[in-house]
Amino acid sequence: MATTREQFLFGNENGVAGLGLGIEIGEAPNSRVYNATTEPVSSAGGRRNGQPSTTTTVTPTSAPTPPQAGYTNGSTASKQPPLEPVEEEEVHFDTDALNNLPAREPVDMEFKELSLTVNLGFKRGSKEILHNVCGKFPGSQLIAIMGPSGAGKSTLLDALSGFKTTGVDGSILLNGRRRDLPSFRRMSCYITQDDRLQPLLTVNENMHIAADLKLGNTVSYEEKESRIEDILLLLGLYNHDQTLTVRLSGGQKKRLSIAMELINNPTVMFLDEPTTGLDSSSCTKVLELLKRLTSQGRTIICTIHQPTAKLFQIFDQVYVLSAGNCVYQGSTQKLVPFLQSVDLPCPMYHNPADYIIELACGEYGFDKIDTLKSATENGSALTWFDNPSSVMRAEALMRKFPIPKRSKARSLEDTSYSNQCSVLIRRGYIKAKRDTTMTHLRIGVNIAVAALFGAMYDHTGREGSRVLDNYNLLFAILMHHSMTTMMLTVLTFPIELSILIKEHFNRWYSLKAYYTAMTLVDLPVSILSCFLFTGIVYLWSYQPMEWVRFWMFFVISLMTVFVGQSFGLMIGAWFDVTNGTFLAPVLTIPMMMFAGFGVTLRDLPSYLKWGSHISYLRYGLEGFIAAIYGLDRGTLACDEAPYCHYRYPKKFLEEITMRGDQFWNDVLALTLMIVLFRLASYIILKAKIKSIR
Ligand SMILES: Nc1ncnc2c1ncn2[C@@H]1O[C@H](COP(=O)(O)OP(=O)(O)OP(=O)(O)O)[C@@H](O)[C@H]1O
Repeated sequence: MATTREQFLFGNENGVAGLGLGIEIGEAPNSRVYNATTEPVSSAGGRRNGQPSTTTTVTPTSAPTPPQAGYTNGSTASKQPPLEPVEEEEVHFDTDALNNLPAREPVDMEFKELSLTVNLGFKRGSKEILHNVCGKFPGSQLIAIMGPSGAGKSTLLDALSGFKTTGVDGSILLNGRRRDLPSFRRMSCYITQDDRLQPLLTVNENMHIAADLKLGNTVSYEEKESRIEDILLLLGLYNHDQTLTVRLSGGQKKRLSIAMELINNPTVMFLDEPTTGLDSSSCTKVLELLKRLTSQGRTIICTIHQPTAKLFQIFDQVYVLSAGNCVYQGSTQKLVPFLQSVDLPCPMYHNPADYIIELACGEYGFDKIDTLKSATENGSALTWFDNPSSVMRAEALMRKFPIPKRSKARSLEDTSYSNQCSVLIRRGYIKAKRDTTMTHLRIGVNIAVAALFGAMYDHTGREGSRVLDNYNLLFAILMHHSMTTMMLTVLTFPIELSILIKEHFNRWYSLKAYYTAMTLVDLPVSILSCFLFTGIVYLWSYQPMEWVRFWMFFVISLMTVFVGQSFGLMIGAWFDVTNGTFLAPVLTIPMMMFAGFGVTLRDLPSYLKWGSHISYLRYGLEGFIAAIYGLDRGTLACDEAPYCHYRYPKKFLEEITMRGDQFWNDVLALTLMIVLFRLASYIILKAKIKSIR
């Protein structure tokens, strides 16, 4: 009965952490090695038939449920994603599946005198966030970076993972040698705090896309499928493989993020606050899972705000920061003795993790922070490691590990540009099929607005007395095409951007491949919705029934759609949603004024004439006029009024100072604008990704 607090928190006197999980991770007797030529020796078959794992005694010990009815291995076509939200349920982690993941050679990570300075902007100078911190993260360990809010945890994680390179000073060593960032990125991954997942894809689809992007065609379909199954079984997601990601619970999303990165089996995994937003049971499950993954040589480094005693004991090692300085580095078990040694004993019945954070916050005086910092030598003391004498120094590590081979590949991604494009296009089409805003609503709105315009401007296209009404209609169509696509892009692209930043950093694909795929994926929906709109409005408003004019009209409409979209992309890549939604319409207003709609081009003041040359709406309007009133159109009908002022289209063209023969110039100008805006968006996107890092 008389259990000491230390025993309660950290296990029995033999030093065995009392995780209370009842989990034994067995040795992999015949680990399967993944490569393109190896036929996987699956031990998962029995499990998939509901046999309990031999090495897992997770409580509750419910055997995994067999695959859902209708499941056909690897087939996605016949599976319908369930519509009900998924409740977090008891998770079965199949630890046998872990044996099928190839083990990794552990990597020892060390950093010395690491500082990180950020630029605060023009005339505001800079700010140092990390102050010459040192540390050592041995391989095969689950390491927590802890500290109060604003202590620099995420910043340290960013610097160590290579996500941030600007303003980083000091050295980062891997197995005793200076880190080669491209090589390191090939063996590591970064899982962000917010789950940046594709919400409209099922778990299975997300996994397949990740596998195709990361493994490409060099790994057979069967092997990818088998690897996905093993990972899903290991992470307790197998029974949810047909669930849309948007319907997963927080813990399941977190596990899916981890699952997708495990596909290419990284050696070092960085996770930013993996437990944030999860209930205590989900937190425990995620950390238990991470702990299990370290057993095969992986080093897992996570930031964590303030873990409960139960969560704290799951970690092997902890690194505590206070205002950019290290105040403790060592094993979780030795935190209490460490505090005792610096005369800051942890009060009775107090969680040591809470206590060190309170100390790091300065709740017991700022002098205590200095005491802790000097006791740990800002992270360079190894005294409080589990077995300090066995911790290998850089020189010993260099002797032990040969110089790592440098990859000759120029690109960081593991697969070709064409593979990345085709997989991203496939993903884009799945999303487009299910996306209510980008696809269904967009098509619906185009049909509804076209019908509304048609009803409002019935017969205006053929009637001489209603030429001005028709002119208004043409302008309204232009505004519709440019604004709907522009605002849609401004509103939706920033969400895509956050996913892009994560996936691009984790080397799933290059920016060029993403950009190409994104451009191509949207084409069918853009063309279809524009065609439906044009067909309805053109016929209903009785525009001239000549094929050539119809196609001219459609081409200008489509080009306006593309210009609006490209302009929206540029704004969306540059600004956040709030600023973007303000700027996009505001910048469109001058374009409207310069289009020659309110003020004819002739009446524009000479010093403002340049404006009409940069207004895409001017080229759109001129193109529409050429399609409807150009090509020497004959006399208009005059059935609705006794006098038709614009019975002769030439007269109208003179009035609005448009010649009606500028169609190809307008097409050229619009094409140039599409290219320019697209190029600018790409450059802004590239610069933005670089500036974040
Ligand atoms: N780009 C930046 N410009 C200015 N200050 C920054 C920048 N990035 C981080 N900081 C500051 O550096 C400090 C550390 O930030 P960081 O996000 O690493 O803290 P954290 O320990 O992860 O906090 P939290 O637990 O709240 O996420 C904070 O004070 C933050 O405001």
